[in-house]
Amino acid sequence: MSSPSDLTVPSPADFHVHLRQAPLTSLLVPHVREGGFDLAYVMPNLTPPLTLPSHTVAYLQHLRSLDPRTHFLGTLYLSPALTPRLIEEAAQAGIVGVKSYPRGVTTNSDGGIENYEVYYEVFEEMEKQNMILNLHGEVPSDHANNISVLTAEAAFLSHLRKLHARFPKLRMVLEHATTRAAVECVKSLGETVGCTITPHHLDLVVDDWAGKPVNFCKPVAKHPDDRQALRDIIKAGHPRFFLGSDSAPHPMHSKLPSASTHGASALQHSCAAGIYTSPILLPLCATLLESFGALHRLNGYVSEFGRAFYGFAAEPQSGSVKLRRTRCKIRDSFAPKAQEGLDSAHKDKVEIVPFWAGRHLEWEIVR
Ligand SMILES: O=C1C[C@@H](C(=O)O)NC(=O)N1
Repeated sequence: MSSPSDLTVPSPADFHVHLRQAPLTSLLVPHVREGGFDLAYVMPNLTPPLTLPSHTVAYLQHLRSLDPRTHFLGTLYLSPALTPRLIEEAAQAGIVGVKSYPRGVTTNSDGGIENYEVYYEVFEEMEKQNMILNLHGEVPSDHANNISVLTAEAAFLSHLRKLHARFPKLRMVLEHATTRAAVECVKSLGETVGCTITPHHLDLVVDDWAGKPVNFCKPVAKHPDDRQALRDIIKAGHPRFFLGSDSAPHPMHSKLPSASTHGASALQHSCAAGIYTSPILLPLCATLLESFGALHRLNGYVSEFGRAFYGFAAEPQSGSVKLRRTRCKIRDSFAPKAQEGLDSAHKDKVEIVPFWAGRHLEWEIVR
């Protein structure tokens, strides 16, 4: 097959993105469009998390004020504060889904859940309201039972099966799958179970993050055979597997201990989990899919399948994005303009290093 020099991608949609809080949000929001996307399904793990419909509504208003042209969709953070009545209120306010974070497994998940059954009434109401349950699919580490970051996703899958059996009509999404076991599990379940796959998990394996904090994210990238299963399902064009980038920026100082952090405090430093892909997202997806022979599945992966699962057809006015084959280098970092003159210690607090910093993409967006 000859390799194309141009591509047209209809209305790319990112069904899992983190846009954070001040001072980062105003830097991050324009990057959604810069990366080629006009729909962003935004995660609620802020500090404090978005546990009430009024929180999410206010956050969405803020995002829309920063970029009225991007379609932002909102989520609620599953917590004991949530009741069936609040689910009804959320649905009326246009909030699309509820995100479940098991306690302690990732960024701002201290208030996350430990037991799904206590939320069955909430899930019942979500099913009625046609809302989506977004699942961070890991269980907390439990060394007595051989559960670590490497086995946490596989150990979660029994919860997914049980939830789907109990709520077969509730649409749920297993977020950022990383294992062959997860792919097989989702395939075996019904039409109401979808699965997002991030571009970084199509690229990384364990060796790429062990000792390299910039590539550390949750769930961690797994073994080459797991990555192969992710690539194969995207290459097969399975309509329930689609893009959620989990673009999750963290300032450099929380990913990499700076030279100014000495002694015990440097040793105590734990690396923030998250990989930043928003500003390069569409060219990155094209570059990666082409690298494993799946470029013909790009439109399904970044647009059609997720939009169909969520029921957000492309709006007539939202245009397609054109890509042109050109090698271009990814920036080393991003920082708010107002901060560019800061000294390096202060800049560290707002400067974000993107995925593949300094490496090359094979595609660029035609502007
Ligand atoms: O689930 C998540 C959350 C995210 C974040 O930083 O918010 N970072 C991750 O790596 N995974």
